[in-house]
Amino acid sequence: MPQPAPTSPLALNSFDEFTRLDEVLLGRAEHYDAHHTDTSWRLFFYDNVAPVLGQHTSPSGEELLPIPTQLVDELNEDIAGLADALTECGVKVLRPAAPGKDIDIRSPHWDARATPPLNVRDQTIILGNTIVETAPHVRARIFENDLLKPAFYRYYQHGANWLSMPRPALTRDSLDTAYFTHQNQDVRRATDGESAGAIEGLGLEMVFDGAQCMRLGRDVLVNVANHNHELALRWLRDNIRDLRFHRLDAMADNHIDSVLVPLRPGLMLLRSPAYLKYLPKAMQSWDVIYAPDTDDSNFPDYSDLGFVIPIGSRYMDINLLSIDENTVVVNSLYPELIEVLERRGFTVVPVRHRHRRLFGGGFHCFTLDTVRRGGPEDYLS
Ligand SMILES: N[C@@H](Cc1ccc(O)cc1)C(=O)O
Repeated sequence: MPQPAPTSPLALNSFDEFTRLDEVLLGRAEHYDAHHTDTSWRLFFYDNVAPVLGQHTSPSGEELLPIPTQLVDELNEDIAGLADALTECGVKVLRPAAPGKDIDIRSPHWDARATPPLNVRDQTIILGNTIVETAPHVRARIFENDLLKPAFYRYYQHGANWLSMPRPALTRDSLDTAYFTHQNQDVRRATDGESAGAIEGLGLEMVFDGAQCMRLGRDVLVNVANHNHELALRWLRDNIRDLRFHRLDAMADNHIDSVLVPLRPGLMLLRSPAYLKYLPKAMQSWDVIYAPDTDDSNFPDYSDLGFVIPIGSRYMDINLLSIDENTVVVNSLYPELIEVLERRGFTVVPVRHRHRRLFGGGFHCFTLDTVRRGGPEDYLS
């Protein structure tokens, strides 16, 4: 039964990816003018950046890889377009506080250039009326959620619960490379040159990103690709007792929202049939829209700008954002997907997003849906 539109101010309520969206946090990217390519960054993005590591970053791995200003400006233009489109759809858009320029941070064990709060999906999961801050993989992201605190306090004052996974120290021995070594990949290009300190007796830590989860009412799918993630799944089960967490066994190295997006009960968007086997049995009989092939001409040509590292894959645009079960916001530069969705009866809101492979996020990554109308429904039986 559709529920009536809630009145303002809205209470945190978000159990799924597709019921009517009323309020959303949208990331921002001012001053995103470098990637700090330390070992935690190299390992996190390894699947995408391995082929070019060493060639374009120093052996110490501590280099600031500059991003041309034109690209940052164009990214911000595209995000402004997304904000407008969401507002036109009747969604209230909240933003993080503004990031500063060239913010260098340090812990007792390492230092890093802070990443702006662009992919706000990554460091938080909203589970019903609970904010769960997760445990960052990348050192440069450890304080990113500080800029979301004004919004989180607003929800807290309106009754939300607020939890945080233990903050990882991210020392030299904290991160598990098992996902890559199981595939016989040599990760030395990521880990060579590590300069972070160690803590005696501390081994692998709980390290996990919100974007490793997909929410389906009372069920949550959780991608677990190594021991860091396994510790986080246990934490989720111990601390959120009224939801069911389903382990997806190494469906990807970390995030799963450019692999799988549930569109409505019984229908999902999936990168390819090869991913079906990772899903819970009940989902394997859902109707599936497979990501259509896309053309290289839909991606910008960066050859005139010199070298820029693509940290995201060609599948980034699977990463759409649902306004409701019939309306989706999709990158206008993926016309093949728009066509398939329209044929299936969706209303598509096209929004241009050019540099998705450089900043590693699509519309699902850039947003954190804080108020949707659905509840803890059972969509899996
Ligand atoms: N291999 C991961 C790495 C990644 C994660 C987050 C990003 O924003 C970008 C890339 C992915 O492709 O999902």
